Amino acid sequence: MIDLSTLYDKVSITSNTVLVSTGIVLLAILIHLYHTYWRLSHIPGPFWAKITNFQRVYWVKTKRAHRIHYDLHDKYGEFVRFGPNMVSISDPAAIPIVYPMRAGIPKGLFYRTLMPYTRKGGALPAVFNTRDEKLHKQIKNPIAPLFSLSNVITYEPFVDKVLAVMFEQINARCVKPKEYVDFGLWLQFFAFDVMGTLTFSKRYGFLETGKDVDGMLATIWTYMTTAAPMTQIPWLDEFWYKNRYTALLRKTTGFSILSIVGKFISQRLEQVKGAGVESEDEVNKKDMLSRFIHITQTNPAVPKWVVTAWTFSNVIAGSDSTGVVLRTIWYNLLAHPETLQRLLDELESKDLTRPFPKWEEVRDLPYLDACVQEGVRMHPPFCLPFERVVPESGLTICGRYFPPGTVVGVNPYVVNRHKPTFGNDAESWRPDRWLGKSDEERRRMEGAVLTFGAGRRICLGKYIALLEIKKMVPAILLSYKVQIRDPKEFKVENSWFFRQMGLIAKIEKREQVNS
Ligand code: HEM
Repeated sequence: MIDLSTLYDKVSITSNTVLVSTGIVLLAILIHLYHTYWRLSHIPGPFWAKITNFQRVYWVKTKRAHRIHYDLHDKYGEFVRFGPNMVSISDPAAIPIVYPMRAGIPKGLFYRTLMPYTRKGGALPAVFNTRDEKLHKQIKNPIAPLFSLSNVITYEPFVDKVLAVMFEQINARCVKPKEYVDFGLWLQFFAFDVMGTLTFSKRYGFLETGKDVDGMLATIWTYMTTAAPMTQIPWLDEFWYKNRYTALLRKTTGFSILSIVGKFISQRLEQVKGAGVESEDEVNKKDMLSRFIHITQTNPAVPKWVVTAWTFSNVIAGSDSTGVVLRTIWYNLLAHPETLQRLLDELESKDLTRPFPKWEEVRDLPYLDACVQEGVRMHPPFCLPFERVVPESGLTICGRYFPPGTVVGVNPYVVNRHKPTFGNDAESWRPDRWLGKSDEERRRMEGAVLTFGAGRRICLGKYIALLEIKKMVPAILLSYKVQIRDPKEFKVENSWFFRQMGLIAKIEKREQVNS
């Protein structure tokens, strides 16, 4: 027979145990939340951002995070708490402290979410996204000289080649009376095909076909819209996107660029198999892939897999980014015709090589440079705070102490609009703000623009991007008359990368064109 009193005792002991355990878990959560909240409680910010990262995930999901971040800094000041452990800073004086030349303030988990992942290969580290400072040094140092200002000129013939294809295609497809084309798309095609030519001597074929070949641009954008919210909450990315088991539930292919890069590298390795090592002079006339392979041949300490990492960094960090800056400059020139006319006057007053002016002729033209600086300032292609982790020693930034492990970052879109540095019209296009400045003022302004990053992890390809931009803008302007249909059609979205739509324009040949 069942002894009911013993049964009741057992049930009540079990329910008491459940109650006590639940209480302990809840208490632990409360203590954790309080500790998390309290740790950075001296930094102002929206309430929910102090206890959860989902608030900042939401901001990114709106595709307007750049504006939301700007408004938050307007409301709360130069230090704003964006997450339980994340503080955003808008004071340019913080740039050399958060992004110093020395090692010791590594990139945050934000960047791991941007690593392409395959079940077989795991997450691929590249120069851009690796957080491991030793690995970064190991894979960046051998290629750094290829990206120097003095070496940039060796890439000029590749840019000229793509300009020639672009002119051919514009003449054939775009120069039609009264017909408008998506000029913004052509600028993006140009930026991608330059990077393909420069890296592998192969164009993806965007310009030739006038189309998004194999939906590659669309794939990259889908990847960005998926990855961008994850950058704000890396544990979720680790669980869902960087996990061999959950990967089974989805079609995780890294993404198509990685497979294209892999294909081009294997083809090239096959071609050079058995051939001797070329001289430095010979290889410096060739594309970057040849130069990367040459580095691995002459430096046995460099692991072979880095050729993929270098090539991937080039393509992913260098194509869309240059496209965004080109579109920003063109949009603003077209929407402010008086600035376009001034630039044209400057170009026509010089004896420039036609149809493609040479880098040496255009690199120091003052008004062209002012327009490029202003475009670079106004719409940085990467538009979320560049996150870094405070080291064991803690860090004092502009008078505020941050404990070890705190994630800090500056959003280039916000700091590039710092009114005490750029003036009350910092939201407007005004190339003149860069002219007539003393060396010191100019240095201060340039130091406050974070578009290319800063310090140890500054963009490696900055001079290559400037080569493309400073050659492409004058070449098109001197040969074609471009007229925007309606500046109001131009729209932007932010998913870590900026996306711009609606740069619709009419293109006519200028009379003196000799191409
Ligand atoms: C206007 C065009 C470009 C912009 C605005 C830009 C911007 C940036 C930024 C902001 C970073 C560092 C981000 C951070 O701190 O997390 C970066 C890194 C990098 N960029 Fe660019 N980039 C551009 C063009 C290029 C080009 C054309 C290339 C290649 C040819 C390139 C290659 C790289 C590489 C390899 C890194 C990683 C550097 C490192 O971590 O040491 N970029 N870029």
